[in-house]
Amino acid sequence: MSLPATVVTPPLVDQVDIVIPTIRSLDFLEQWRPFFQPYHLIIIQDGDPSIKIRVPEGYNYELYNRNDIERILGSKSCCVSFKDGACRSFGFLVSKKKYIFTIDDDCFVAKDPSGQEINALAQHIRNLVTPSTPFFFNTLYDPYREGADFVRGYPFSLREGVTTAISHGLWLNVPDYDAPTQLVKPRERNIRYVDAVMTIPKGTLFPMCAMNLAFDRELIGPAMYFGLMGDGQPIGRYDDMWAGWCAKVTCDHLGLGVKTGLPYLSHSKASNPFVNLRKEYKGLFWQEDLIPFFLNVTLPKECTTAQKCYIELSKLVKEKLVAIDPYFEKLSDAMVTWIDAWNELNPSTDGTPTGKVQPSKPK
Ligand SMILES: O=c1ccn([C@@H]2O[C@H](COP(=O)(O)OP(=O)(O)O[C@H]3O[C@@H](CO)[C@H](O)[C@H]3O)[C@@H](O)[C@H]2O)c(=O)[nH]1
Ligand SMILES: [Mn+2]
Repeated sequence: MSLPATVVTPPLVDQVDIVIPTIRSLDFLEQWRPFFQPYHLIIIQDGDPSIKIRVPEGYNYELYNRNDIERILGSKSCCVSFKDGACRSFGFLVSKKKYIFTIDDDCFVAKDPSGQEINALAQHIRNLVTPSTPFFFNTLYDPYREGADFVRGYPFSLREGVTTAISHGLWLNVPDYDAPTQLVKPRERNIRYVDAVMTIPKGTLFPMCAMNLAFDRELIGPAMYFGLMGDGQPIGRYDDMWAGWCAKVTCDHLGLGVKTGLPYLSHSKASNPFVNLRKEYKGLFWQEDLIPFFLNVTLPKECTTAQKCYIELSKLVKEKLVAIDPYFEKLSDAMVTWIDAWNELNPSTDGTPTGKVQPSKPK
């Protein structure tokens, strides 16, 4: 199927990997073809590795299943979740690109109020290549957007902004509600399109959802570990939340920005709220203690990279969170394993050899 003639030159096509965790089907890629086909995909096939999944024709991709993850990481594969969307972290590890866009396999192209199809990836790239304003809130939202600017009273000393590390997109149709909210509002759908991109202020946390998410892998990749979730773990569906809290305190410390808002996509699948409740209920309690922990984290000035911040965070997790549940000791150790795996697979600035990575043979 050829791309429509109207497709514009895909932005940063050699600097972006699209990471997709899947335990279902990749048919959703057919609808994204005009926007995604020029880009390279990294597909993380979760669940039974003997199942052959079909990747739609015409895409350039790497595909990794559980056998590949264990072959590549060896004993370090224990830090990659199994039977949870958190497995997508492995795609962040093996990518060699500057930017990552990650999307769930039940997310489709949305339309803006004018009826125009939204190129979510292009909007994320615009968000990432333009500065953020975490130190002073601009009431006209994104000042770098065409037709907007800083409002009166905005300090000129802060108008240069800071480099953006994360771009968090939103969803029309099925919103990302937790299980209790889904249970009491099973038919609620998000139909509100808010035409805005905002910087999340320094010192403020946010519930990062991985459905429609992009980030600068070189700046914040090491902090985007989705934790130990799913099979064999006491919690699930807090993978992206954990990564978001760790990444936000890291961005705040390093003076990097996090944006939320446009682009929208359309989320189609309402996962089963009863199953979700079983997976996430501990998180509903734990987060009441986790949020104050992250809000009070201070990192030493020697932490000048995401890796160093993350190792420091892993120590604080072991020191301060094990009282909540012994799980956090395991998670703290997994955070260190993750950084070891990251450093092993990614060239350090001094050119230390990189672990070679071979995906499964294309199906
Ligand atoms: O065992 C699994 C379960 C799922 N996946 C893949 O992960 C994403 C998200 O799965 P799903 O759409 O079922 O989850 P939602 O409840 O709709 O989404 C929220 O849960 C978060 C936790 O992952 C998710 O990011 C949120 O948006 C799909 O691509 C599944 O195929 C998996 O790989 N293994
Ligand atoms: Mn979903």
